[in-house]
Amino acid sequence: MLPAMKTVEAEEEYAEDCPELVPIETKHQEKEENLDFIIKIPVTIVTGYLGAGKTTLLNYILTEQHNRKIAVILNEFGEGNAVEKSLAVSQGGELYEEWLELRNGCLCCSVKDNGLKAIENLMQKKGKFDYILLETTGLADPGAVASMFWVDAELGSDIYLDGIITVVDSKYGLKHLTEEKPDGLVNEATRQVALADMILINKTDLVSEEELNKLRTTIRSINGLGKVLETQRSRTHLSNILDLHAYDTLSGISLQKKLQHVSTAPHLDQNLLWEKNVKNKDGRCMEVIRLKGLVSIKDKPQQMIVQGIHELYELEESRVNWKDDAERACQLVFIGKNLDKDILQQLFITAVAETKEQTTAPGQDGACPPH
Ligand SMILES: Nc1nc2c(ncn2[C@@H]2O[C@H](COP(=O)(O)OP(=O)(O)OP(=O)(O)O)[C@@H](O)[C@H]2O)c(=O)[nH]1
Ligand SMILES: [Zn+2]
Repeated sequence: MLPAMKTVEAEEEYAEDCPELVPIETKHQEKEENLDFIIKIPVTIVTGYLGAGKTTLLNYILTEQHNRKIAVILNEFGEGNAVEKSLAVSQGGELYEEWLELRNGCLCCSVKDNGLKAIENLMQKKGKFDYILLETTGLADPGAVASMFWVDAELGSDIYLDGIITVVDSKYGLKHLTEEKPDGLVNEATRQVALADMILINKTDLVSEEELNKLRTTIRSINGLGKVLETQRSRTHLSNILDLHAYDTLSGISLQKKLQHVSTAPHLDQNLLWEKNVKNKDGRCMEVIRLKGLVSIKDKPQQMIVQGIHELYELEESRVNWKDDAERACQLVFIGKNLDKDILQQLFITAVAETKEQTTAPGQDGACPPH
């Protein structure tokens, strides 16, 4: 049973510090230290449309045993960071609460500097690590994020772009890729596929062979270069996604060349979906494309994560329990168009109240009906 939703003001819950690193003991520490100055750190950009499976891929990479120290930079929408936090990775039972989040928009636009700062932060504060994984939001333009590595020359000296991995949602990928944008703008999903060095067609469990075939053909028509793999839960061998060296001189393919052939397009407006049957105060259809949230279920100690993509929803137990003394507050993040927070909040509370009525209606729980 969900208690009424309380708006939880976002607090700066996360320290300005960088994310915890995966603690791996290295045997020849001093030897490795000397080599550090010449070893450049690879950065892999993980992109893909809203809900495609990026975070699932990051969780998987961080939990697989690979003897690497990996720093993850998450860039998620949302008022607070509770939702992503509860997706934090645990390795050997240890929870990584320190996911560094970049706020207010996607990395490739308003918080571009923070993106650089986040990486520089990592380089200084936490010493050397083997790899940086950068998740963009589902609406980001990976080209703008990737070209960021040329913007800051000194940063470029320590790290190099290893590759762009694009996760595509098998169920909705075709819809996203074929969506018409006003005056011929390239839509985000197409740009993300066009710039990919590796494309993971994820969630193959949700589609038929025929649908998958159509998606494969469309992807190939957009990007003839990138490698394409098909996955469930974004699982694939790490060697397919790390150390791609996609932009090393030896590979000869420069990102700039790639960027040229995908015409630049300010990305943006957020198309949404949902059943389109709720209007906002101006009478326009509210549409949701992505929903992520934390909800409290009566008698369940764990925080429950609710995820919505189009009309698909998933409710899963997080690894984080509500603190005994803390008040349980549900927190939902909607990404969409024409959204009206008050109406959504009212709908949520009504839904909770209705369910409460149903379950406590007379006779429902064995209680005798009123005389
Ligand atoms: N059925 C199915 N669900 C999956 C698969 N991979 C991921 N999911 C679910 O899809 C939802 C979204 O996955 P995420 O990894 O959060 O997607 P994301 O790309 O990080 O989403 P945003 O960061 O919000 O854009 C979650 O509920 C996942 O559990 C899959 O292969 N099959
Ligand atoms: Zn994510």
